[in-house]
Amino acid sequence: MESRKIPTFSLSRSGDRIPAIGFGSGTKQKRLKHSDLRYGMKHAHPALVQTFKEAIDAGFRHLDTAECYLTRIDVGTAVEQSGIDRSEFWITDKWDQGWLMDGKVFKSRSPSGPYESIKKCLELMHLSHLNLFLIHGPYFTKETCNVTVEEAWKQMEQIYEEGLADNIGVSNFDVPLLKRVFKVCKYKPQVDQIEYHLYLQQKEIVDFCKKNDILVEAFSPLTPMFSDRVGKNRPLNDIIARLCKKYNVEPNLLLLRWVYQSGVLPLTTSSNPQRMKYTFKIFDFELEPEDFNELQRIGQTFHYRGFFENYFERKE
Ligand SMILES: NC(=O)C1=CN([C@@H]2O[C@H](COP(=O)(O)OP(=O)(O)OC[C@H]3O[C@@H](n4cnc5c(N)ncnc54)[C@H](OP(=O)(O)O)[C@@H]3O)[C@@H](O)[C@H]2O)C=CC1
Ligand SMILES: O=C1Nc2ccccc2C1=O
Repeated sequence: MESRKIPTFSLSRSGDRIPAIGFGSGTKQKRLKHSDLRYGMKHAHPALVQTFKEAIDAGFRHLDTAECYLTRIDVGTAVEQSGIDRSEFWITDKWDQGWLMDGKVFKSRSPSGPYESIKKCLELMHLSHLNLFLIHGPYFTKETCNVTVEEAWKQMEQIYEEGLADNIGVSNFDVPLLKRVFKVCKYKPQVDQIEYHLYLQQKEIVDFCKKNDILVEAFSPLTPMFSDRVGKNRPLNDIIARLCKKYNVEPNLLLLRWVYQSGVLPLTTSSNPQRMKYTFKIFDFELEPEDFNELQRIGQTFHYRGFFENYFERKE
């Protein structure tokens, strides 16, 4: 079992320290869980429990799950079976508010809102509380769900006040939506989890969040290294290759380090134990300012968004 001191980010209201890298149970694991519906939401999939145990073994203590992944039970089982005290983990979960993807409607699994969702989560995961609970996305209205964004946030505040989650936040919220929450909130979101990488630097959201003490978490941080995501011959290819040689690291480490050094918390995932362990080397080197800036500047010359394009490119 790996034992290491993981750097942390601090959350403004609670002062809680959140491990500065998280292991996701979405995308890849979500696909596996959805493709093998024998297990569904209520039964753990042995291969997934194994993956999460390997991630814990590699040193991950920050685990990211969500109602729509169907992986709550798998993550919860891995945590239980690890034998490691609950207090050493940071567990994030998200309310499934429903989705419109590729022209298809996916209904919310908890249409009465986040409160219903977290109650189910805690029961499934055998937990008394979460470290962080998020509204997964703003893709709902009173017509598609039974709550508005404002009403959902009020439920989030109740969740916080009742101690069901130590911290509350959002995901995939842009600045206008954060401002909508600010108008009605007693407690501001502590976190906004968004797609963030060198080809999607989200300056407006990140600057706004930093100004308002909201920690940004990055999903899909490795995107620039995958030609099946961004296509071939992209502007950073040569620079990434050169800097990997200079720092003697693999591209995944360079990309994660850029995210971390930009003050954003990377969420990554892998099914490969060697890669899981290797991830922690992001804390063993530092990009020199000119290299960090060059990555940032050249990254800005190409745009790629993998998730929720229709929503983010919308016209109000
Ligand atoms: N809030 C939201 O709306 C969203 C949240 N998320 C969260 O963020 C997490 C991470 O997102 P994701 O897009 O998967 O993140 P990444 O960009 O980190 O991509 C992970 C993928 O990269 C592969 N990979 C990892 N290391 C390497 C390597 N060295 N070489 C080649 N391939 C590698 C992994 O495959 P392999 O198994 O082969 O290593 C895995 O499939 C999700 O699990 C989820 O928890 C994700 C999307 C949306
Ligand atoms: O990890 C994720 N993969 C997804 C696919 C569709 C909608 C949300 C997500 C995630 O959060």
